[in-house]
Amino acid sequence: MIVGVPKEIKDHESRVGITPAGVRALTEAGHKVLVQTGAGDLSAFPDDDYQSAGAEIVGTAFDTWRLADMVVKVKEPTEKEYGFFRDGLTLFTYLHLAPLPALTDALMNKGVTGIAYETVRDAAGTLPLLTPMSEVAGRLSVQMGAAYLQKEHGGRGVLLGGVPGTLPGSVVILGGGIVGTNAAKMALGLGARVTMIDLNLNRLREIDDIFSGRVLTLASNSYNIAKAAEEADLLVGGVLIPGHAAPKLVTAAMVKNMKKGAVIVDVAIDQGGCIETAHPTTHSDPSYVVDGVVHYCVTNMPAAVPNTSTLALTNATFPYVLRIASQGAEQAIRSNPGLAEGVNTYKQNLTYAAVAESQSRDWKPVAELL
Ligand SMILES: NC(=O)C1=CN([C@@H]2O[C@H](COP(=O)(O)OP(=O)(O)OC[C@H]3O[C@@H](n4cnc5c(N)ncnc54)[C@H](O)[C@@H]3O)[C@@H](O)[C@H]2O)C=CC1
Ligand SMILES: CC(=O)C(=O)O
Repeated sequence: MIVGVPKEIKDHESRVGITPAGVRALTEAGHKVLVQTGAGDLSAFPDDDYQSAGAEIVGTAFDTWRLADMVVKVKEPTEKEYGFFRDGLTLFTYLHLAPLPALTDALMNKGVTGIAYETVRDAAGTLPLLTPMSEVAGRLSVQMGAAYLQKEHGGRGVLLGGVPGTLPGSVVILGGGIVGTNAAKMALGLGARVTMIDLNLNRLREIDDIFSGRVLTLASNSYNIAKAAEEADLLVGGVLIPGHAAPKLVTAAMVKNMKKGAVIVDVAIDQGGCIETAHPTTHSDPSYVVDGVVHYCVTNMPAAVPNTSTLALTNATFPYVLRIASQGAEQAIRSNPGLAEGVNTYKQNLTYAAVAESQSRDWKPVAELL
């Protein structure tokens, strides 16, 4: 198979879909890998390393996409990339289609097999290709939140750990999954007071055990969320209903009641965001203020630390890349139900129920189309 690795073009997206180690494994297995020049530069993987590992370096995105049977990326394609879609192409990347109907149309109209990292499941039912970036974004959420709480960034001037004789800052985390747990680790490490809110009581029991009671847990309902938001110095949004648009748990009225200079980091913004006042921002222009509350809603947070993020992401994605390259997309999908869960578009059909529900469209399971 010919595998293409384009340079990412989303704002400040500095990760890359395959590392030189992946290129070596693919070429040893008899595949050809085309890497767009400079694709790995910002993750500290120069063209020379790809070339030594057996890749062919190509000059343009057009040639990388045109010649490839499968394109392996990191972020959902931007409009500039829609023109590269063609019938039969396999695209393996984050897609986050629920809030992106135009991308959904473009993939369907061109008959692209769109396999979304964020909906692939493993045998345990977890989301193995979302987990590593949620670990990174969860940890970064507190790092970013702490910085935005500083006065010069518009925050209320609270040090999350406090000092003796002052109260530490209050961090409220919505969603006790991977983002939430990693945010809690960082916030506790800084000495903050941490409250976690989740709908899943068993998850809250686990959180209570994991953190030996140092994280306060609350059942998710609008009363508890409103009270916790009022108290928060930093509010982290990390809820997910896989494939769906995120539920708007924090309303504009709740934001209005938050402390002036408090900070919201809505990590779930890639699925549309779980805060009503949140809209997607970029690393170039990451924050804005609503009712005195600073909002940070960057849709590709892990791109801030591309060396760590590319390695963590590709550790998880590469075994699937090799499998798809070796078996062909259709056989790989047929033989691996967890990978089949990742297929969001196939042969001009939408094949993921949650995306279809979020966009009020029809869908068909990929198993019926293979
Ligand atoms: N902005 C960015 O750069 C990044 C964003 N993300 C996003 O972060 C979000 C969270 O991801 P993960 O932590 O991996 O998901 P996860 O599935 O591990 O955790 C989500 C948690 O939300 C909880 N939840 C669902 N509905 C809820 C409700 N109504 N109230 C309270 N809790 C609720 C679930 O029970 C679960 O514990 C996803 O949208 C993911 O795509 C992840 C990485 C990077
Ligand atoms: C998961 C995601 O949206 C990211 O890593 O950018």
